[in-house]
Amino acid sequence: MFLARPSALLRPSRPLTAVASRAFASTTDKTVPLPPKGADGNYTVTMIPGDGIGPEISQSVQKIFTAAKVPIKWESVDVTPVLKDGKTAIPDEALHSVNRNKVALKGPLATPIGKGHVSLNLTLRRTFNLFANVRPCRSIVGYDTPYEDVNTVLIRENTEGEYSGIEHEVIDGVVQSIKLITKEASERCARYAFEYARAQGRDHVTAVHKANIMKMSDGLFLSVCQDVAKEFPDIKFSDVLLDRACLHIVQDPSKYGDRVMVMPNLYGDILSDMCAGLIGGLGLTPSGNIGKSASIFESVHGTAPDIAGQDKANPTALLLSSVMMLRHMNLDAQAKSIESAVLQTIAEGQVLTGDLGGKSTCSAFTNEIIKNL
Ligand SMILES: NC(=O)C1=CN([C@@H]2O[C@H](COP(=O)(O)OP(=O)(O)OC[C@H]3O[C@@H](n4cnc5c(N)ncnc54)[C@H](O)[C@@H]3O)[C@@H](O)[C@H]2O)C=CC1
Ligand SMILES: O=C(O)CCC(=O)C(=O)O
Repeated sequence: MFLARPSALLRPSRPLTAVASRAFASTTDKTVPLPPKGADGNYTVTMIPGDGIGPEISQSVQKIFTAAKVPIKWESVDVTPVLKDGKTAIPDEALHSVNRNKVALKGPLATPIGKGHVSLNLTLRRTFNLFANVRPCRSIVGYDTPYEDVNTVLIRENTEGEYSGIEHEVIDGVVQSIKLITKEASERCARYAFEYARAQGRDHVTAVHKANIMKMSDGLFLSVCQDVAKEFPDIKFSDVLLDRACLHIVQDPSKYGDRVMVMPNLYGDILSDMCAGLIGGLGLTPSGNIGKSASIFESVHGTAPDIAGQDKANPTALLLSSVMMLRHMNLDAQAKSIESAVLQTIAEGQVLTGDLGGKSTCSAFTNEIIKNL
């Protein structure tokens, strides 16, 4: 974490409006399924509060949505794991809710490390075939880091790769984990990345891979990207090895400000945390899991067990995820209003959570955003 610098040095070097201009978009396709709209004009959207800090930051979003008069009625569902046919599963009520509403906002879900049940985060992504995970990351005015103009967009294949969960013990002391890459999943993710680039005015897509080592799996992902690139002659295409991409980004992230990066699952997970580190941490970065039948928006971060239940969490990442969700639902005016209020609050620097060098609670930060709406 970077130490906060004296406030005189924290002043924005760029006008706030430059930062708040559709920075946090997700959908390129306006035919995506939208939530049902009731006779009262409100859309019903699923809310999964999640574990750890999830309920605190979800409450912050709900409070701000009420204050901003967003026409959304939340259907809150629990995703505590249940046993179905001897396997850990997501409660049916939650699955039915996402199926019905087509759009959900989700807090983080805890996964035991090195043992225990499968990740329900991954189960949700696979169940609804949320094939592309969009992870934008932009420098936030008012929180100074050694990096100024970070503006990366990373699109992560979201259903397979190293996250396929196919693991077994071969013999005692030898285990095997299978990285599954298919042409079909790579192609839909690659196509989404090009469409996203075109829709967001980015003229370059870069595939990030390790096809020098994983010649078949990453090799297939890369060759599919190369093929899809031919359908988009207006967009430049390049590829880079993952290790080289990490080096480039920490040396000069602005080099990646004009483009969209697309990559297999695990690389996207790691690279997006690295990018979050460049702008001030995981409290700031949103994401959208996009599918053809449903989409689920969530922060990049996890349950933050070290600060859970203490009113210390920064709700910005989930709020910006909710901004992506509103744009996905074509509620652009509400998205802009909430995005501007969040960024304004951080830029003012008076009421900030601990991760941003402040002393305020999540509740106080939320109230300040409401004042700035
Ligand atoms: N999509 C999801 O639901 C994800 C779930 N997880 C799960 O979360 C659990 C905890 O994982 P960790 O590795 O500890 O990662 P984490 O992201 O929960 O926490 C890493 C560090 O970032 C800080 N942090 C995260 N979000 C913050 C916020 N909004 N405000 C202020 N500080 C924040 C935490 O306090 C901690 O110091 C694990 O069970 C993991 O599997 C992890 C990542 C994503
Ligand atoms: O499912 C988890 O617990 C972690 C998931 C994660 O880090 C991710 O893929 O975003």
